[in-house]
Amino acid sequence: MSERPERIFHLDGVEKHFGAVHALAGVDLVITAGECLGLVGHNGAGKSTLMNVLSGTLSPDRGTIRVGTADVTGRYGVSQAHAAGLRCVFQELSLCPNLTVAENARIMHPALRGFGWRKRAGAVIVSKLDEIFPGHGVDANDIVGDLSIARRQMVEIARAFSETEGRVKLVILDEPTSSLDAVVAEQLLSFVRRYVEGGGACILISHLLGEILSTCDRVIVMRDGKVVDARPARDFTRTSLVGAMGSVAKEEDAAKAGDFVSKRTGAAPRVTARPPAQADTMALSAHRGEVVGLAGLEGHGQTAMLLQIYSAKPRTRARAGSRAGSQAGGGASVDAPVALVAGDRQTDGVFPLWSIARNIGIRSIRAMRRGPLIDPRQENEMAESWRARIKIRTPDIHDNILSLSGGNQQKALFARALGSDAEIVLMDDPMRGVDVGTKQEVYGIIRDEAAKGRTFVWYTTELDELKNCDHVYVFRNGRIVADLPRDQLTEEKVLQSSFTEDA
Ligand SMILES: Nc1ncnc2c1ncn2[C@@H]1O[C@H](COP(=O)(O)OP(=O)(O)OP(=O)(O)O)[C@@H](O)[C@H]1O
Repeated sequence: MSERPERIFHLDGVEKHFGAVHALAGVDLVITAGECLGLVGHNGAGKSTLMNVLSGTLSPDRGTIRVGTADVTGRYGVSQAHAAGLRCVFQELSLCPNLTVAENARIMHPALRGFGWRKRAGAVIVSKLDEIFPGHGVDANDIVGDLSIARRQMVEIARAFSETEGRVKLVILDEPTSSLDAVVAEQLLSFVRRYVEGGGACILISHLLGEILSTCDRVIVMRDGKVVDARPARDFTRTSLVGAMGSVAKEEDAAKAGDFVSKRTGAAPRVTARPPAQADTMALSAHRGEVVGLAGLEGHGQTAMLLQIYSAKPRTRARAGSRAGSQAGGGASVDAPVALVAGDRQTDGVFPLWSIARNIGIRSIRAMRRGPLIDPRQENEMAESWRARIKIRTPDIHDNILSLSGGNQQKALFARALGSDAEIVLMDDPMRGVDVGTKQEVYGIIRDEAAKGRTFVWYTTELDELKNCDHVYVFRNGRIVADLPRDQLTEEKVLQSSFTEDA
């Protein structure tokens, strides 16, 4: 006879308001040992708020919280959640950038004290990294701020699963693969399966529905602060899941390879660039109206390439094409204003003290100037039009940017770049945390804007997104190793060039 699974946390009728926003409108949630629970929903549906209540960061306005069978309502907070074996990996990472990996491990594991704690903390974190992400390349003495966002995410995840004193029973993973490349993401998801099969529990929040369906035992769908569907994962398909979230599944919306018409008509490219480590003659070029993709494993020079282009001074059109393509070593040149959608919104994208409207308008401040001041009417109009266009969910665009959910903050960064006068838009894995419905809208906007003549250079860790590109450059070890127009683009070719070592 099979034993009844252990019920470890139980929320009942939970409600939470933020001013006028009813973020949770009576949610029930039961978590049992030995299962991976998927949590999906549009941006702003209430997923993070629910997880903040479960982890004791937020007190609910109403509802009960049980740990095991004990009712802890009114006396539940972060330390009670921690003592009950709950750990979290949230979208906005919590590591201290100026400390080492080992020192960050110590913060979560106070048991690692006394003589030699640094060495022991290093050993704990590195052995967990080895277990989850073999070949991770992280050293216990690395300063966290020097690590790529993917490696920081790996450390954060390994830290959550590490045990020193007290058992870990439930790990909440909020968009854990959003900055990991396909290979590392797969390492994590297979570890999660092993972990729950060994009796642990996980909650996986993701907008990548494929990974929800392949990894979770049960899926809960949230919409506007409520649970609208909850079933075993095997009872959902991608289409039914998208439907339950309130969006319409638009599958192959990207133009098909067979319809491909090159925009390289002999005119000079708008962007040319070569990584500093490039030893051969390969160079990146992006033309008017083109969407150019950067691919390859995370951290192989794609973000550095975007920053190199971003810091290039616009050249005059007469000299277009005369520089980087023919140069030895690195260099970049552009012939028009450039905007960047930053990859790490926490540190490089969002101005945390400003309103949503100011965050959107900042790149267009020159156009909105009236005398020495910014014209508030123009700032409002711009923000309101983008709020409607990509559905930024907020009761008021003058609210602080941090009142937005993670995905909605990301939409504001898109609005900043797309609403500006930049003819060249650089995007550093920009769809992180953006829901499926909005992604389709943004893909459509990118295609429309490219048809009007804008140029996009787009680094993505999602192989599927490369289908939106006219041309793809694959990076390995800081160099361009493959140059694929869309009619030659396949997932196998991208993966093969990402891995094959030079002869
Ligand atoms: N601190 C806050 N102040 C004001 N409003 C907030 C705050 N935190 C969340 N909200 C609002 O509550 C609602 C739910 O947000 P939440 O972050 O839970 O959504 P989510 O489902 O996690 O979205 P995403 O997929 O974008 O991460 C949103 O409308 C959001 O703007």
